[in-house]
Amino acid sequence: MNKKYLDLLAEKYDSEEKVINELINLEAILNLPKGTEHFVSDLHGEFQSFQHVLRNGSGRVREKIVELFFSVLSEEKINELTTLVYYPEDKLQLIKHNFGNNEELHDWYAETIKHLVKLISFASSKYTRSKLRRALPKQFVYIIEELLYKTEDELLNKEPYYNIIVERVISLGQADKLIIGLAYCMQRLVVDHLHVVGDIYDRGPQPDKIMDTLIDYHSVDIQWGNHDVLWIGAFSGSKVCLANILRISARYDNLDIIEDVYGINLRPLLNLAEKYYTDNAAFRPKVQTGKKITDQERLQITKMHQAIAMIQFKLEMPIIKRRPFFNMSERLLLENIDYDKNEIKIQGKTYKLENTCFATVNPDNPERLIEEEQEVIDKLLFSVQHSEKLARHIHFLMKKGNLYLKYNGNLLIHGCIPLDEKGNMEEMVIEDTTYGGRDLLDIFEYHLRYAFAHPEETDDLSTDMVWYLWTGEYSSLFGKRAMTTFERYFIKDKETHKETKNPYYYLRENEDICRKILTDFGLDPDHSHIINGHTPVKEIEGENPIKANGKMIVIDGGFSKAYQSTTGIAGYTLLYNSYGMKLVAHKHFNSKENLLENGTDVLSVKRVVDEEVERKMVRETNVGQELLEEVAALKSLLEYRYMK
Ligand SMILES: O=P(O)(O)OC[C@H]1O[C@](O)(COP(=O)(O)O)[C@@H](O)[C@@H]1O
Ligand SMILES: [Mn+2]
Repeated sequence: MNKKYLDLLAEKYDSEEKVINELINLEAILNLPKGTEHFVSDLHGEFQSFQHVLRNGSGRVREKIVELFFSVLSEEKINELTTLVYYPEDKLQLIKHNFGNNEELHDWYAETIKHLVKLISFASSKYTRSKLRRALPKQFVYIIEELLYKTEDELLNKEPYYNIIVERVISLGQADKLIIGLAYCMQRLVVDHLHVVGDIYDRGPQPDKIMDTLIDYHSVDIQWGNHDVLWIGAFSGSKVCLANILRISARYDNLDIIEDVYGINLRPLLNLAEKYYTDNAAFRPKVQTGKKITDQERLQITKMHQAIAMIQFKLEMPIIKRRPFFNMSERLLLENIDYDKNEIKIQGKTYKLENTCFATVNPDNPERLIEEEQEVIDKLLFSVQHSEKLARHIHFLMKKGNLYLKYNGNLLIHGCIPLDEKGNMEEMVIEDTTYGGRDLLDIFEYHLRYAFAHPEETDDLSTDMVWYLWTGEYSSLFGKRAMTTFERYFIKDKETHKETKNPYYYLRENEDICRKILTDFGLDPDHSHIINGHTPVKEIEGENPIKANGKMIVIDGGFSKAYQSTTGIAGYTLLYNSYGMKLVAHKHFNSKENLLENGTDVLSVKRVVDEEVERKMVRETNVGQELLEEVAALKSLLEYRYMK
């Protein structure tokens, strides 16, 4: 091993004793059961549902409570404890109202603290003490550790001592704080690591809150979805990506995310919209049920929606022309329009156009932005690139995100691996080099990172490639032949709205194909799975999220409210602990209020995806590999420095 490296290591481990202690510690960790991984995808701005899933650990919290207390606590008490762990602040408020006097409340506090400590002890049994310490509420670490670590003998001798600690906490008015801290600690203990398999942004109202939660989360990685990449693209200088995020925000009545949350001034866009557009049925926003919106607001959004959509359609054209290898010339739709007859020719067929809004289009040069449009998009880009909050969120996406991830033997990817009909890797030539499968994804990621690193470049290959990732035929995130946004606004015939999926989406039912993909990514096909998001699983129509004899798991059950009627459920999540994998189907996310009142959680149906024959240990995981490398280095250090 490199001497310089060992010298550096010796600075940290400057005595034989320290090296030996660390070696023992690492060896011990390697032999603990692997921590629980939690997979979610396609959150689409649905913060409320997302945070509920984090709070209940996809059912893990309740499972642990039931396991520990089923024979000693009533169902009612179990429900109370469960909701207390999910929403401690709110539940405490509700419970405290139920007591008539201080003694009753005091007893309840004492009993609840003991239950929670027991629960923490139970849920942390597979972690080291130092790991648990990091999860404990800082203010109470000492107290909780005193309560946690007691042997049978100590219990006999020290019972009064423990009781006194709890009594003091209560009489000093710290019980609420301690209970809240213990509840959050419990939430954290049931999940060791979170994977977000793409699509945090768009459609739903609070993607920013999801981002803030992820930034604070103890351990997370992200596999970018097509919608996330669109936001990264906008921040990195792609005007067409920017037009898209604004169009989608207008379409779902979410412009307040742009304006109020990210502080981007929409005034210039509104002025343009007021001048050139009027009401238009095809562009009225989809407003969430229960949300109030005035007629005037609706009209304003409808106008802005048209203004930004037209800017988007125009901006697509020069990119398609300067990048022939995108193979998108059929999307030069504004050139196929007969502006006098209001008709369009698509693949030899002529269609009538409805709800048109072409006031700014010059039929002789349809891709040309009028001056005001140019000014608007330039100002918007400036604003987006100078939003401090957006910068924080996009930097986090870049830091924790990748196009795909190999983790503990599984391949995590939002969309697909583009395949041809025979199941071969689809190939794409970029700058004279042919790429397919893993290589294609790697070059996509290279371009995305380059674009992000060069936000001042707006028309270069890398920035255009980010848009390709959103909408290109061989994009691993999109996975469809073409995006028919224009047709869905302006043509009635639904035939034209179809977006043909890449063969991957039917070939992935086939085990051999999945094995081939896993092998291409350097994974052992006997022991690995592909974990996918992106396409809502239509449980309602009997679609099975577990495909290819268990090799393929699709976890997009549709957190997105807008898609729940087509899926029939409210989302899938996946849990992978030392005993195997479980897919959880969430029937629906009860409102917090409902849950607090009635005390029961929404039933989560579980399916066992895979059961480990032997319990999986840290040694066999990604983290384990890193620890083994550390062990090797420390052993070398021991020989080199101390065993002479
Ligand atoms: O339902 P909407 O908002 O019109 O969006 C439809 C568009 O969204 C997409 O499905 C992409 O979004 P998803 O990644 O959520 O599937 C496009 O293929 C399609 O054109
Ligand atoms: Mn998607």
